[in-house]
Amino acid sequence: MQSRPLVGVIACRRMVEGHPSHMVTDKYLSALREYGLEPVILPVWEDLDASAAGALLDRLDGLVLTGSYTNVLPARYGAERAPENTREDVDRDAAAMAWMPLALERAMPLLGICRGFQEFNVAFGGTLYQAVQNVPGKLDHREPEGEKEQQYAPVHSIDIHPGGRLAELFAAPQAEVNSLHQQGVDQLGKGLRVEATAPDGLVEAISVADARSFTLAVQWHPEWKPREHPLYDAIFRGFAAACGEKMAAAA
Ligand SMILES: N[C@@H](CCC(=O)NCCCC(=O)O)C(=O)O
Repeated sequence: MQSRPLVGVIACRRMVEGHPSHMVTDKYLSALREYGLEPVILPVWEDLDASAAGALLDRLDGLVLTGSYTNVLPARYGAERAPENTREDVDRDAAAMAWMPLALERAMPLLGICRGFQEFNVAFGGTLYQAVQNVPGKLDHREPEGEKEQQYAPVHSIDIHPGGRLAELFAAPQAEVNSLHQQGVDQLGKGLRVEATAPDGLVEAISVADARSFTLAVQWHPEWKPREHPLYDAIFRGFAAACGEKMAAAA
């Protein structure tokens, strides 16, 4: 039986039925399975052991940093908390910031989505807007009221920057994406490449400029029905191919 690439998916700490839990919503996991990958939920603790984390990543063929309704702690990028910033997950922060350099050292394919995109930027020394809607000249990037189908529907275009990873995956210069975020990239982290921008200039996709493997982080949600959106489909195809190559190289 042909094994499938093992892809770690970072969890979020949430209370479930009154118990502290480690949680990933199904759409991330189902999207990975849809593209021939085997998702493994990775629990997160603030007091993680870096050497154990390295040993864990050695057994994986890729890593996904998912979205979350919580935010990266502003202190991690030297900011005061804005009044609009009401939710945090320090365990998730600690794991994401520890795992990213370890994954890059191992040339592991890395995919960041929404909060995961923001974690990329902070991990590389960048900063975040905490309430993009209050930034002069910026759009309101928060999800509309309504059912999930409406909230995850495409709402604005992105300009895909030529010559990067995203342009390599998807030939068209523009696409429509969904938008479910209040935070966004302010100062770009050092060593990151801008892969796409929104009509208001907000950075919407980044990659690690000198990465030895597939690295891509996007502010939108490509895990939402990827087969129905050619850009989302291209992202998962590219990530899955990279994870397959990683698995083959380790064989
Ligand atoms: N909290 C951050 C990031 C937004 C985000 O990741 N939303 C995800 C919604 C739930 C999901 O689809 O996983 C911000 O507000 O910018």
